[in-house]
Amino acid sequence: MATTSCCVPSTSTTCSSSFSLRVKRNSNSISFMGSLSFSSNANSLSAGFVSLSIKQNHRPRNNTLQVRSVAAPSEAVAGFDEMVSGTQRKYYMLGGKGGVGKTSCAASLAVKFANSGHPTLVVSTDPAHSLSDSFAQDLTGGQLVPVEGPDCPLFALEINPEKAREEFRSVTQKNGGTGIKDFMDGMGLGMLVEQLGELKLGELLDTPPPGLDEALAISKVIQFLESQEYNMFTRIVFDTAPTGHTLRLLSLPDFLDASIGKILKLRQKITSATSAIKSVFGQEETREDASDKLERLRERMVKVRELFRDKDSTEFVIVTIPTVMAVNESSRLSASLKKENVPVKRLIVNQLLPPSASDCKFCAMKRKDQMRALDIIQGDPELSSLTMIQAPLVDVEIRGVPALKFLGDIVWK
Ligand SMILES: Nc1ncnc2c1ncn2[C@@H]1O[C@H](COP(=O)(O)OP(=O)(O)OP(=O)(O)O)[C@@H](O)[C@H]1O
Repeated sequence: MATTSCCVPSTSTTCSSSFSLRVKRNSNSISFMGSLSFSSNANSLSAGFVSLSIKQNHRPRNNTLQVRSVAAPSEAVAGFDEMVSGTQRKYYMLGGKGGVGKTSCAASLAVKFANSGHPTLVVSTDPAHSLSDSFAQDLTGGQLVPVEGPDCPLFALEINPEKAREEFRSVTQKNGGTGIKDFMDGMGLGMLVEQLGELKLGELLDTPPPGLDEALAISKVIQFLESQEYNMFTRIVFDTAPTGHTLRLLSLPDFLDASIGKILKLRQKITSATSAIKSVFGQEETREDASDKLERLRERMVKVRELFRDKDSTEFVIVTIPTVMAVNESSRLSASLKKENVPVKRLIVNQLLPPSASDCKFCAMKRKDQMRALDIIQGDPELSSLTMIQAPLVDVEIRGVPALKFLGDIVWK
């Protein structure tokens, strides 16, 4: 291991090059894994990870070693050129374990897109929003708010889950909740009431499962995007809730679609059963309205489902940190996303300690742990095939557009 710089990475001091190397040997190969850093100052901070594997049984006859693979340093790996190219709309969903830096990475990507000429919308579907904190701007209120600073328009939206759930509650209750139950009881159509029980709507609304808020949030975004005035956005970045919510979110549109489908079928049955006396009910028009709303909600759920699986327009970026626990969770997330046919190509390993010449005991231990976690990623069948983007731990709090631009310029290359 060779190092020539200071211990603490800083945005204000200049650190020079360093290189650390670990050698691993097994029955037929020798692997060298190391971190490599070139410089760190206020304008540029770069850290890289190289891995080099030499297969013993692939040695050429003249006995010189053959280099099998050398990963490029992180400067080249994010593939931002591909992410930014084209003017057709693209969706990026950033997700992972709680606290790993999803919001910081999502917000920095949104700033980078906007500064690269894309009118961009960044949306938080995490019920515990932190976009406002990240941009250091009040983005609450459930409406699109312009973010000041970037070259091209950047808007942010924090979905208010309570409001979205309330809207959902009002349309479902008009169609499948107490309104219809009372109505059917009054009409002597009690046998249909049984079918309502199956929908478990009361349960769904009173104790919403993790993922419901997200599904409603995304459906809300789709509703926004359907309108003409939001046609301008060519990049949409989602800052999603922690892993568990995301996984349930994937199956939720199917569940909601089925539930709403049942409500609508039930509504049809009631309509035909009562056709003879339908005119008696003055509120017919209102129920028709609610039925339309419900049908639109259902259509949006179908779109949410399709959106998650559209390889041409959507990508789920997993964010993790170099700890065994976070890596294991990321591996499970990746497996679930792949199983659900959600496109995943990139993995951000955030908060990596940049190399230093004078590691204190704490930093040395931390570095060792991080190297072990990187090792696990390299050997993980779910994660090793993803493009790894390395993001260093920086010594400033990432808050506000300038800080997000700084992070974005390091991460998204
Ligand atoms: N590369 C980094 N260097 C230094 N600090 C970072 C880095 N990435 C994130 N942070 C800090 O870590 C904290 C958590 O980051 P962030 O809010 O982006 O995580 P999150 O995954 O969105 O969290 P949550 O799951 O709670 O929404 C913030 O204070 C952020 O500034």
